[in-house]
Formats: sequence, C-alpha cells, structure tokens
Amino acid sequence: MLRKALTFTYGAVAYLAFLGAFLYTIGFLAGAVVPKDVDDGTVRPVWQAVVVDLALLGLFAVQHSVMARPWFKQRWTRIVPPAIERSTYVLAATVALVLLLWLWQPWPTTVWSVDAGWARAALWSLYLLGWGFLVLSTFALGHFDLFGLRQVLARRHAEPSFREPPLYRVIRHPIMVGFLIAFWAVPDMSAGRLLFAAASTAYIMVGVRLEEHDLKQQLGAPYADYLDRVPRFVPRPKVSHGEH
Ligand SMILES: C[S@@+](CC[C@H](N)C(=O)[O-])C[C@H]1O[C@@H](n2cnc3c(N)ncnc32)[C@H](O)[C@@H]1O
Repeated sequence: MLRKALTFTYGAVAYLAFLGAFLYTIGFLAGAVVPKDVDDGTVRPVWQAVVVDLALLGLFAVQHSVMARPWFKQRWTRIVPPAIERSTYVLAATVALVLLLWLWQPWPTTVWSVDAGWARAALWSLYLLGWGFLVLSTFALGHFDLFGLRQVLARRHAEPSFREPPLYRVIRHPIMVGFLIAFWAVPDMSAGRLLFAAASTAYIMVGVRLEEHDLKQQLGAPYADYLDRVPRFVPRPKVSHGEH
C-alpha cells in the first residue's frame, strides 16, 4: 500500500514539476508574464553567452536522447523500478529545462522586429497555436503514457505499441511541429532567441530520426509501412483519383 502511494506521488510530482517548467517556457520565449525571459539578465560578451547557452541546450538534448534509447531503458530499469522509469525521465527533463531557464544568458541584439500591428497579432496567434497544437498532439498520442502517469497508476512499464490517431495519420511528428511553430513564430527575434530556435530545430531534426530508427526496430512492419505512407512534418496534398 505504501509502495503504491509512493509510486503514484513520485509520478504526480514529476508530472506537475514538468508542467510548471513547460508553462514557464511559454512565457520565457514570449518575453511575457514570467520574471526572467530569454532576453533578460546581465549582458556578457557574445562568445560567453553562446558557449553557456549551447551547453545548456546540449545538456537537454543529451538527457533526452540518451534516456529515450531502448538500450538505456533496459539497463536503467535494473536500477529503478520499471513503473517509475518514464516519470524519472520526465523529472530529469524537468531538471535540464529548469537549468536552461535559470542559467540562460541573454544576447539581446535584434535580428528582426515586425512593426505592423496586424502582423504582430498574427505571429502571436501562431505562437499560441503552436503550443496548443503541441498539447493537443500529446493527448492524441497518449498524454498520460508520455508523462508516465499511466505507468505509475498501473505500477508497470508500458511496452511501446504502434498508434495512429487522426493527427498522426497526417504527419508523423505533430508534437515537434508544434515546437517548431512556437520557436519561429515571433514578432521580435533577438540573436539569443534565434540561437535557441536554430539549435532546437537542429536537435529536433536529429531527434526524430533517432526516434524513428528505434520505433522501426521495436514495432516492425506496421511502423515501417507508416514511414512510407505518412510524411514527417508537412502534410501531403490529397490527390483526388478521378473516375476512370
Ligand atoms: C515526445 S513523443 C514525440 C512523438 C512524435 N515524435 C511527435 O512529434 O509527435 C515521443 C514518444 O512518442 C512515441 N511515439 C512516436 N510516434 C509513435 C507512434 N506512431 N506510435 C506509438 N508511439 C509513438 C515514441 O516512442 C516516444 O516514446
């Protein structure tokens, strides 16, 4: 009974901590609502900001990539109970994200700034739409699975199974598309924010390939067929087959 309660509490704390860091990130990149955003802080020499920021992004990328690999999970679950493997991943991602938000060095030089009110409104709407699309996609794929809550409730590890909910029938990586929209749709782009967007985009391009490679190994023919049928990021126009 105690073990059950502890397992659930661990999963719930990991989820809520991630949710807090995630919501902070929306304000951090928008430069609104939160006390410290992407362009705030003491301005240091550019090379120092670039080195620190790339190291913080690199830490996040390494944590994500290594802990998501099947070989790592296999070894890791000999140490941590399988039921909390995903929650531990979520907690580690939260720590990496909080470090990034906390230690990020500003590079506030303006790269572009859109003046027209209508264009600013359109870009901000797109920004929020990107985050909204991302959250919606997590629910389409399995929100409670992705964040480890189902595993701590069922008290067991979830084996990967192929899923193709409606959004995933159009593109293979809607969550990543949500991130890409949110990273780039911004009326005021500083050099620091551009560094964040460019490095994160490069990481997403690598990360989805690693994920696809693993899923092809784990899920076999249905996923290989899915790779052939469904595009990665950009929906294919529907070809109408006329009557013959
Ligand atoms: C953060 S999600 C990102 C999913 C996808 N790349 C996206 O952008 O929407 C990563 C997890 O989704 C799982 N996943 C991705 N596509 C899947 C599919 N079609 N069926 C089942 N699991 C999938 C991966 O195994 C991984 O654990």
